[in-house]
Amino acid sequence: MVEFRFDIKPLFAQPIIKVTSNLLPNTFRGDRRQCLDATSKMTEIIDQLGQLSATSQGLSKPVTTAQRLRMSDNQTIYLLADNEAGHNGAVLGLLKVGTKNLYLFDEAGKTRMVEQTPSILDFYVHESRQRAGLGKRLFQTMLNEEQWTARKCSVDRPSEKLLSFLSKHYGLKRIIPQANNFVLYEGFFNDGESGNGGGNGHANGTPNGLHITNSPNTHLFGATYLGEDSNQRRGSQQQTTPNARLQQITQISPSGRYGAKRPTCSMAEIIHAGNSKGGNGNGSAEANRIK
Ligand SMILES: CC(=O)SCCNC(=O)CCNC(=O)[C@H](O)C(C)(C)COP(=O)(O)OP(=O)(O)OC[C@H]1O[C@@H](n2cnc3c(N)ncnc32)[C@H](O)[C@@H]1OP(=O)(O)O
Repeated sequence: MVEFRFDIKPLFAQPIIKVTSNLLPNTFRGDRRQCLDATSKMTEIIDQLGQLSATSQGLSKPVTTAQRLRMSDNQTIYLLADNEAGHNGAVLGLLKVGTKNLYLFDEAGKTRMVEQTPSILDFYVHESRQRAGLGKRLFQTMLNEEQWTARKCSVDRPSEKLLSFLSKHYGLKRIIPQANNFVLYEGFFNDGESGNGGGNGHANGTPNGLHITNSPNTHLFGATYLGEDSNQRRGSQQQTTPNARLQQITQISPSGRYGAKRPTCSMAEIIHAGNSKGGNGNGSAEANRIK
């Protein structure tokens, strides 16, 4: 539980509040002086929870600060509190989300530019209250509010705990590996999927109502697939996958917050193919061209 020197109850008209760049709870009403006071208290709460989240994840500096939120125009922080706890109430958890324009690999290994990707950026429940369903409550409230589904979210370097959380509560297991720090789950690019926790809109025939375009460097990367049950999956659902694509599929170990394997760098392929005797039949033509 995270307690403060001030009473948090006036800030938490309900257990879960939303805060955006004005640093005021979405439920807050007050005059100018009260707003200034609330902003200063929210700054303290966000900075403290952001720091605890960073410490809990072993990060050298917080992903979430009030200053960063103030500077953003597309991020929202959800805060969960228990007004009955302690003397002044206590804040129990934080979830920061936003949208990002990202270059992403789809299941077939094609690179796509996805605008306004729903992104999970920071998530923390106090150690004393973890594994009691509070994370689910916070996350589900966020999905409902944003009208997102878990499967259509990108997750910024998820911890093992978050991977487990998403698997348990939303059945998200099969990861589409990315070249950046974001984790996507199989089904992210599927049209017409209802998913968990309230469907996303599909505008102009694109998932999430997002604008997706093929990236010009699609051909540079091979397809990869990651899933804890990927062996079974290859034997069943992927039976119709063309052999050529199957040969490109690489199984890699589950990624932690820092462990995401990067797809082979085409430049590295060129250099190494040039140095290796046998080559891999992939980069050698390029290497020969360079030589
Ligand atoms: C993009 C990012 O933010 S990555 C960073 C994510 N945050 C962290 O890793 C910080 C530390 N962890 C936490 O704050 C919390 O564990 C959260 C936010 C991930 C989940 O919140 P909780 O309130 O614990 O979730 P909730 O109770 O709803 O669900 C529990 C499930 O989450 C997962 N989980 C929670 N704690 C743990 C843990 N210590 N070890 C493994 N899995 C865990 C499990 O799947 C668990 O189910 P189980 O108890 O049946 O194994």
